[in-house]
Amino acid sequence: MLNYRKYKKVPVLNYPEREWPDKEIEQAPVWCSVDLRDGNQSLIEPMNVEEKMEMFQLLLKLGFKEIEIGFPAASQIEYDFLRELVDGDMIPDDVTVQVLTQCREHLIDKTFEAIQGIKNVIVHIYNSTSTLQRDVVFHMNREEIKQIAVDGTKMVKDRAKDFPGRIQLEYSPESFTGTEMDFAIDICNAVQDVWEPSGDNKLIFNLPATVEMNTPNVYADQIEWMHKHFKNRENIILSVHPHNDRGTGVAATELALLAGADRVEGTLFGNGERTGNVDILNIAYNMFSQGINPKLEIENINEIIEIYERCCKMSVDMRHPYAGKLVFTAFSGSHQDAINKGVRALRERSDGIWEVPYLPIDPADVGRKYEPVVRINSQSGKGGIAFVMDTMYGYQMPKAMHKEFADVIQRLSEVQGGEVDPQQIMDKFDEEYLSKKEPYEFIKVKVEDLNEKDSHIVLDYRYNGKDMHIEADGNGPIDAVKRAINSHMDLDVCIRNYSEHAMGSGSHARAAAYIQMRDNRTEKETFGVGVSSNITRASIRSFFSALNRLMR
Ligand SMILES: CC(=O)SCCNC(=O)CCNC(=O)[C@H](O)C(C)(C)COP(=O)(O)OP(=O)(O)OC[C@H]1O[C@@H](n2cnc3c(N)ncnc32)[C@H](O)[C@@H]1OP(=O)(O)O
Ligand SMILES: CC(C)C(=O)C(=O)O
Ligand SMILES: [Mg+2]
Repeated sequence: MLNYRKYKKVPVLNYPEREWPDKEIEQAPVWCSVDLRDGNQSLIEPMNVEEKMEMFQLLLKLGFKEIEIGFPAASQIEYDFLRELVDGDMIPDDVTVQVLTQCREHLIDKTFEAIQGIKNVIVHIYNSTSTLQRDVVFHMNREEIKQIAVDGTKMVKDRAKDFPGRIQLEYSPESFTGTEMDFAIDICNAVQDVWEPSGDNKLIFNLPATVEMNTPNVYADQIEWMHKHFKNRENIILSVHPHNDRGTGVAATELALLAGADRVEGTLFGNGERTGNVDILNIAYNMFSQGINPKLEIENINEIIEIYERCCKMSVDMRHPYAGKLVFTAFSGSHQDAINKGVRALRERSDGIWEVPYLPIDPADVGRKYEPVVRINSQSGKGGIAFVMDTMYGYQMPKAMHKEFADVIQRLSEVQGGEVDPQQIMDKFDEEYLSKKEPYEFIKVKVEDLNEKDSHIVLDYRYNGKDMHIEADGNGPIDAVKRAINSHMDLDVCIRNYSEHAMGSGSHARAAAYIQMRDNRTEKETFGVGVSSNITRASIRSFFSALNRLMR
């Protein structure tokens, strides 16, 4: 048995005044990508300068206006990358790069050396503030820990005086989620006293869930409490930096936005330390799916995945929200049936609003238009198979026929095991309905209209390879063919249902016809399908298709 007694509950904030549960997300926050810093520092093989450059270009393309590009005082690669950005004039005027450093003088000096020449920069300092880290890492009391933050702020302020560009300060009480709220506000206020932010140069307080320690509502309480207790809130940008240790980073961030956060730091696909930083794309697509402009250019998920996987040498899971290979795919029968009906209803409604069961967004909106939303295996049903035949091959089978053909595919999937791909489904359709020529094979027909409703036909066909020729009258061409065959071959078949539709348009347009036929002697029933550029030929082919299936 797991030794759960080894762990204790993390104390929660007593905060009954909370207002966030009644709020709704109404707009996108300021996004800050930390892919090139937090994301990078956690990779097995951190990015080289070229990879960082490619990732930086991607982040620009996605519309990030704040990008933490690294920890330039930490290593030569980090330093060189920043210098390449600056010397190559690669930072657009509307983009602010951010650099991280500990509150240590030689690191701050090195950071300032690295940022020379940048027009707009966020210098991000941090120190750990939690009870645990104060005790076991720093062996310091609250005042000593606060002094690290105050000294770091002073050092940045001092160097900022002579800096030609614009410097914004970001301060993170690292391990915030394990910090007592009164201490967190005390240390932030002390930093604010030194920095003296204004409405024109706001101070970013970044409150990280360095380690996610509790349910998302607890983080939201902490964020709202800070939001309400900051002095000069108007001069503060409240940023959050959630990690995902409990797997609820996205939820925690969304609740933090309700609780007053203005800004979110995170990464693409949630890369980052341990279980990762919060996945910015996930939150942005969540907003998009609620009709909120996420203020990121994220319509091509495939390109984002491709660059991310190459630069980070990580892979996006098949079930990853919005991005995974399988997230817009239904295998199971009832889901497929609902999607099939939902897509049809959507087409008929055409009011521009997406509402399809099991598909929270239109896959085409994120560049996933070539992937099948329905895939067939032994869990699938008739609705899914009808959907594949309609959307991929243009056959709108009559509803009564769905079960008959689904049974054929179900047998196939059981025999072969695993997935039946769309081409196999089409091949089976062809084999079962379109290309059956035994024992009856339709050759040609000549139709003459006798009056408004009666037709005379001259029919050529083969029976077991033998040429046959017959003439008959009937109530339309199909009825005439039925009468001809019944009398010629001593049969008693009747037509129960008939339908047809056009396939394609213009000079390549064809007609598909479906006949439901009954053998009155055996009481067997089946469907037949015929396709031709000529509607009469299509219907007579469907007659012969059904006849062959009845006679087998
Ligand atoms: C939650 C986060 O993601 S924080 C960001 C973490 N990212 C990284 O650490 C990546 C880059 N870091 C590095 O390359 C290295 O840590 C460096 C170059 C910055 C510093 O390296 P070093 O000085 O060799 O080692 P290290 O980071 O272990 O420093 C530990 C010392 O710094 C102190 N320290 C740690 N963090 C801070 C801080 N934020 N402010 C001030 N002092 C700090 C520690 O108390 C310790 O002091 P001690 O030597 O008196 O015990
Ligand atoms: C540097 C800080 C913000 C950090 O990455 C964290 O606390 O997770
Ligand atoms: Mg982090």
